Amino acid sequence: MVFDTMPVVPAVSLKDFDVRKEDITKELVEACEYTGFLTLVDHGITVEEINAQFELSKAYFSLPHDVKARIPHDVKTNNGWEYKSQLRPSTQMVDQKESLWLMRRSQWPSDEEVPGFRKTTSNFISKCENISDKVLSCLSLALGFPESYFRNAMDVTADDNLTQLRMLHYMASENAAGTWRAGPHTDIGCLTLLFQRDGEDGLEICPGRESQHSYGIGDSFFPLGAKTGPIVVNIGEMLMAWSDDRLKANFHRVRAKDVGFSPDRYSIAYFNTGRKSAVMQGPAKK
Ligand SMILES: O=C(O)CCC(=O)C(=O)O
Ligand SMILES: [Fe+2]
Repeated sequence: MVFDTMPVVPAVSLKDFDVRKEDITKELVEACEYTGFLTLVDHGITVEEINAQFELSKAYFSLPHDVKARIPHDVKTNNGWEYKSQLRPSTQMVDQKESLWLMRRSQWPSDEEVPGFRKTTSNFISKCENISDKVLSCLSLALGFPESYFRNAMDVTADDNLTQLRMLHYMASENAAGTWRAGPHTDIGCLTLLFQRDGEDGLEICPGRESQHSYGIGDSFFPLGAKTGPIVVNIGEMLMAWSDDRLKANFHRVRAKDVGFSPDRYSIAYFNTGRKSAVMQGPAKK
């Protein structure tokens, strides 16, 4: 299925999860197979909590560069702060953004730098872990695995867990033609939960199963408007492999306006990547 017009990106409610799990599973799998993107609502993180997390992100990115550079991006662990440095194979250019990658055990901004950052963000991450666990337990069942199949592979307490939270800031721009806030890419981990804010558009998605041309070039991308509250979910390459390609990792990108002013955009992505030592093998045992 290739889409000529923007398909409906399903909104899946996690309300009454325990009693509605079967129905939720069906909705999740259909969305992951068909459009490759969905949003989650009634997921348990309130708009106030999301706004509070964005305020901390904004406070962090507002710090002087030399303070942010106290946690430099480390190419080995992929943690830390980077500024306009992510080179995209798809565009051969660096993304017009700055971001902070965090892991439970990585270096964090101190309370002197951003009061309350670690406590609130750790709590936010725990909530993301919980949501991700729910979604993955549904996808496990749908793939014919035991419900807890991914749980050990995703164990957030394990030393080799690579899961990260990434805070992103795309700087305001004027007439940005020829540049990319984030060039087209798929995510490499298992499951991505993305938070956006009202009025800070720019995300474009390439839905469908046959959208797997090189970097999505020639495929149709559609804007997915930013909204505070719903979580945008997409499948990463690892889970695509793990599901024998049944769950689809799709391209997406972030753009500013070619002509005219684009305001700052802040987004927060939780990348459930799981453990380095996990063996990925799909139900077909390929
Ligand atoms: O900022 C966004 O909306 C997208 C970020 C993203 O796709 C990524 O970091 O992988
Ligand atoms: Fe992404």
